[in-house]
Amino acid sequence: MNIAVAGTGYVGLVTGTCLAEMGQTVVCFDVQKEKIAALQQRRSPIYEPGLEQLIQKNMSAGRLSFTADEKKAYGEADIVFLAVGTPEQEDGSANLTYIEEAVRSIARNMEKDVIIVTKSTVPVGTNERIRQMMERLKPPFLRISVVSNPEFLREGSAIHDWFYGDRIVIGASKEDEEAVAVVAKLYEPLGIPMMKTDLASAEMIKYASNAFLATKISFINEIANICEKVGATIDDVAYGIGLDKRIGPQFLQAGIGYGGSCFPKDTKALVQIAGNVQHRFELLEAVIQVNNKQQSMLVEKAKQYVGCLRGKKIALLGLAFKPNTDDVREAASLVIANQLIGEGATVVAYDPIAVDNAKKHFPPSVQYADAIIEAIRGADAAFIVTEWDEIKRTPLSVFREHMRTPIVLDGRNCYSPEEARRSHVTYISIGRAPVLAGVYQTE
Ligand SMILES: NC(=O)C1=CN([C@@H]2O[C@H](COP(=O)(O)OP(=O)(O)OC[C@H]3O[C@@H](n4cnc5c(N)ncnc54)[C@H](O)[C@@H]3O)[C@@H](O)[C@H]2O)C=CC1
Ligand SMILES: O=C(O)[C@H]1O[C@H](OP(=O)(O)OP(=O)(O)OC[C@H]2O[C@@H](n3ccc(=O)[nH]c3=O)[C@H](O)[C@@H]2O)[C@H](O)[C@@H](O)[C@@H]1O
Repeated sequence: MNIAVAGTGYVGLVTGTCLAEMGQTVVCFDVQKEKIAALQQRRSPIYEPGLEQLIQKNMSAGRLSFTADEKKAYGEADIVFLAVGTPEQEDGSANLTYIEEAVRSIARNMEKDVIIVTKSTVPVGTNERIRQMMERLKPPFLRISVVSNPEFLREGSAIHDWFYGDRIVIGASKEDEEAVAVVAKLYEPLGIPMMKTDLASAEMIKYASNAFLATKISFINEIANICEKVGATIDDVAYGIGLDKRIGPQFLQAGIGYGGSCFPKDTKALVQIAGNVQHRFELLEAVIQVNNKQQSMLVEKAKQYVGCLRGKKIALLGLAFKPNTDDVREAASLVIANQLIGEGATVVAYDPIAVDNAKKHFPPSVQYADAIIEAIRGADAAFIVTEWDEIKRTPLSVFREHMRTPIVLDGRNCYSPEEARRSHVTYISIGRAPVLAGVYQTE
């Protein structure tokens, strides 16, 4: 069985590499020639723990290769996994241009019957449109099947999620039952529960999953905001509600909101999908609004506890949208950096991995430090935006030693208020009472 993967981003590269690790022969194609060149040199163009080693292992074993030549990618393929981007457009709907380009390219180059497996997150009805496009464009003597197989991996733990995911969803129409069996057989060795359904339901499961997780986050953030006002502590409240098995403890970490390439875009896309069938998804609209507000929370708090930010040095710790990734797409750090620069502050940022990506998106006046201590030295306030282990392991006493005024605004609740009290640091976190070390000023 020859497998091709279209797109070598976070999903495509993990899919191709993990399928090779499972013994399949895989060729990955991307339109970005520099990505392919790096991969051919056995270097991963993205940071994902464990991925580069797995790429190298499977290239050496001759199971995994990379090409920028679409004929080489698709000519011999029995199965093509579509893992190209589906970014949001200005109105929030998903941009399907890359999907369409990939479909045209497959149709142009296929020399065998082919099963197209869509891993990209696509609006309901897209797989049916892929089928229609393929039927129109493919060589007449060849057959195509279309299977929806949404991906649920998380960046930062993508390889673990591939091998130990909660479920595999395979959607297809009745006429493609044979293709469903082929795809199911590929996944069988993983022993992960598999559900088979129709195309539209598979597409909807992906959006509904991300929307539900985003809802949990906005919900707990609103509870945290209320906790601050009524004197409750979000840590205890989240723990207490998470003990109810019907609610569960996961995705109840309050903070400065969700970012990343998926929750923000997929929630907006689902609002659009609903709107297209004259359904106003009011709950999800509120989830999005709460998240937007939450991302500005630290700057609001900084104004309260630091005073006027003009001319102040602010350390921005953590730029990736979550730990263990270099991805800064829709990261809260980007919103915060822009707001701080807008307030006239000097921003010195630190991230262990994501600086190169950040530089492409952040305001040019942001400065970058090579170490946490360098970022916080002489600072008037430090913002903790991403809960990297390296940041969490830095005791608050270190902030006290190196900052001009030790005011730490923690958007991820990395420290306990007790540690802040012991370290004589003014510590402002989310959903908890502020710890005031007597150094804050309000102007
Ligand atoms: N990043 C994530 O954690 C997850 C992403 N998804 C979905 O998977 C899809 C891909 O996401 P990412 O991997 O994050 O995107 P990405 O932006 O990291 O990678 C997409 C890749 O597709 C390539 N590409 C664009 N047009 C192409 C074409 N015609 N042929 C071949 N390659 C082409 C791009 O050059 C890029 O390298 C999206 O629909 C996303 O919503 C789903 C689950 C998890
Ligand atoms: O469709 C996708 O792309 C993926 O989106 C998310 O994965 P990911 O965005 O990689 O990362 P998450 O761990 O879900 O975190 C997303 C954001 O939510 C925030 N978050 C997460 C959990 C939480 O309790 N609180 C919270 O604020 C994180 O800081 C981060 O900014 C989903 O978890 C995956 O299942 C899905 O496949």
